[in-house]
Amino acid sequence: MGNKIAIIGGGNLGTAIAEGLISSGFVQPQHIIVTKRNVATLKPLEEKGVLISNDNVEAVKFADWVILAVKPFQVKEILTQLHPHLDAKRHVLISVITGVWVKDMQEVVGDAFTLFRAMPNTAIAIRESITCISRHNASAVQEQYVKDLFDQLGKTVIIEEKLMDAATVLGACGTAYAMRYIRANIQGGIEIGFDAATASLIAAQTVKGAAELLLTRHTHPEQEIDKVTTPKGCTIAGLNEMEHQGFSSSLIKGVVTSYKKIVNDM
Ligand SMILES: NC(=O)C1=CN([C@@H]2O[C@H](COP(=O)(O)OP(=O)(O)OC[C@H]3O[C@@H](n4cnc5c(N)ncnc54)[C@H](OP(=O)(O)O)[C@@H]3O)[C@@H](O)[C@H]2O)C=CC1
Ligand SMILES: O=C(O)[C@@H]1CCC=N1
Repeated sequence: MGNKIAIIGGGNLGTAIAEGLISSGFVQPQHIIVTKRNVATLKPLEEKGVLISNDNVEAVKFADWVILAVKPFQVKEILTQLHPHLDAKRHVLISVITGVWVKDMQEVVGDAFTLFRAMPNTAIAIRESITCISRHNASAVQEQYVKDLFDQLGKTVIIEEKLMDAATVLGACGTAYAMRYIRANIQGGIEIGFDAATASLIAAQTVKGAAELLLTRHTHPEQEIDKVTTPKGCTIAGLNEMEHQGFSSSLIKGVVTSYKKIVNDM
């Protein structure tokens, strides 16, 4: 089993995966090839030793593991182009594409291939992603390789494909939701006296610390909230006002709206 990796679609996510793989040392930069039509934006990766190309066929001839990271509407055309150059005994396909099902890919390449779907988020660039993975026709060795690959880039969880849309919302869209939460804190922080840079540092590190408490202690968020909320204190007063204004409800509605958007559009 070779270990050369092609990333077809070097956009936001494709380049983030490449950056994470390089900094983890999981694979040598010269064993990664990243493609897109306009390769100018891939220069920083090329400077790190990654191969870059605008030729997807060249990339799959080079690689054993083919990560598909293009927009959903592009995948059929690209797989049709690549199919004659793919070998089910050599190539394993890993799609990070939202809303494109294994059966959609099999319509183009047939059912002989090992296919994975993986749903990371952009924190993969700094090796702090959560990546939900589903597998199809995979051997134990192939599954372990893909899990090892994404374990280098954060945390992983193996899920059934039917949960992939939900994984997209919670894990991938979730990065944007978290950023908005932090941004709102920064805006509030400035209003109560901090300059923007200091407010940003305090807000981001506070969220990081809160997340680490849950990840290391495996507690429920409300247990940690109980430790912060002094009776008659300022925290509970603020929290209750947020809830009166629909804080949790608006987040849940946003999560469900994102989910419906994937399910209805794809
Ligand atoms: N961004 C995110 O947080 C996440 C995204 N995803 C999924 O990952 C996929 C990529 O998303 P994202 O990186 O944000 O999108 P981008 O638009 O940033 O990246 C897609 C890339 O594909 C390239 N591309 C287009 N056509 C071709 C082609 N024929 N051959 C090779 N490359 C091509 C484009 O470059 P060019 O135009 O130069 O060819 C572009 O850089 C999507 O399906 C998305 O749903 C999943 C999880 C998280
Ligand atoms: O917004 C999107 O459609 C993609 C999927 C997950 C993150 N970005």
